[in-house]
Amino acid sequence: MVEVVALHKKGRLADAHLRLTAGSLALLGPNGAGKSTLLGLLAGRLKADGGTVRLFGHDPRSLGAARVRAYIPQHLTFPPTLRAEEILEAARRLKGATLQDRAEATGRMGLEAHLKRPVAQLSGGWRQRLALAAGLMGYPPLWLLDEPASALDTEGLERLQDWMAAHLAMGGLVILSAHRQEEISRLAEQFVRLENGRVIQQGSVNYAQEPS
Ligand SMILES: Nc1ncnc2c1ncn2[C@@H]1O[C@H](COP(=O)(O)OP(=O)(O)OP(=O)(O)O)[C@@H](O)[C@H]1O
Repeated sequence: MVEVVALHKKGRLADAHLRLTAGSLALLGPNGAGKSTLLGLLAGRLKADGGTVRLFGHDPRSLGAARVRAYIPQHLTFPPTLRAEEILEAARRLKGATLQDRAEATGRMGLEAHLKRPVAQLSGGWRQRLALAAGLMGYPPLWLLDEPASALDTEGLERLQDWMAAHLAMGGLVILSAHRQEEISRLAEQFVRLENGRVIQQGSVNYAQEPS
């Protein structure tokens, strides 16, 4: 379960509350709304100025939280000379995942033909697929995805949707960010809309109204 109470980051996020016990939640909002800040706080990358976050009971900056969470930032930089397969293997070892987990992650993101290529030769979308495969390998219970739809093509997005569906069917949780509702209509059930660092609306994606 993810629980956020009165979370505050000076100048970036004010008094955010949210609770996710099942399924997927989208953080919606325009540039600068505070989506990445909230995800960064959940990911333990940023320190809050006030309020609390609990991820399955863990403080987000603790080792316990790191074990239950995958965080895929918007722009992840890998060492450019490493091949895709070396990054996936390093991720597997770090997580204590199995060879089967690595093969599944590779297949889920359709990376088979790119395994021998160094990162420097991969396009932005293929780097994003590699980041997702490395981070989501082994199904950590909570997935935090910062704008996963922005770099992926239609096929990549469908692959992520299928992988997320399998994760959710096993009781996993997902929190992801997006600018527009149509980007997440097939990715999330619940949404929280942010504007100027404040939550202005929450509800079910099916019934969400775009602000006028
Ligand atoms: N490193 C930083 N230091 C100080 N302020 C920051 C920093 N990064 C972002 N901000 C500010 O925090 C606010 C929220 O930014 P944030 O990146 O969380 O928004 P966002 O909704 O993710 O935007 P985008 O859609 O452009 O990625 C903005 O006012 C931004 O200028």
